[in-house]
Amino acid sequence: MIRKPADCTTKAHIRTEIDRLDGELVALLTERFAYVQRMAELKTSPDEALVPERVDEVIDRVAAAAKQGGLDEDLTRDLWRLLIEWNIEFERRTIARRLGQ
Ligand SMILES: C=C(O[C@@H]1C=C(C(=O)O)C=C[C@H]1O)C(=O)O
Repeated sequence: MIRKPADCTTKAHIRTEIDRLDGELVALLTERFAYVQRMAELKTSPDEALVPERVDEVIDRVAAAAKQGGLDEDLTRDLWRLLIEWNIEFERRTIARRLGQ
C-alpha cells in the first residue's frame, strides 16, 4: 500500500516510498533514453548531437513544470543539464562509431 507523506509515521515508511519512486524514475529515464538512442540512429553526423535551442527549450520546460509543482527550479535545471549533456556525448560517440570515425 502506498502511503502519502503525511501518512508516513516511521523512517522505514518514508524509505519504502522513496525506493518505490526511485524505481519509477529509473524506468522513466530508461524509456527516455530509448528515444535518445533512436535519435542517434536518425542523425547523420556527430555534429548534429548538440542542438542548443532544443536543449534550452527542454530545460526551460522542465524548470517551469518543477516550479509549478513546488520543486526547486535550479535543482531541476542542474539535473536535466547533466542528463542532456550525457545524452549528447552518447549520441556523438554512437554516430561517430557508426561512421567509423
Ligand atoms: C534528443 C536530441 O538530442 C540531444 C539530446 C537532448 C535531450 O536529451 O533532450 C536534447 C537536445 C539534443 O542536443 C534532440 O536533438 O532532440
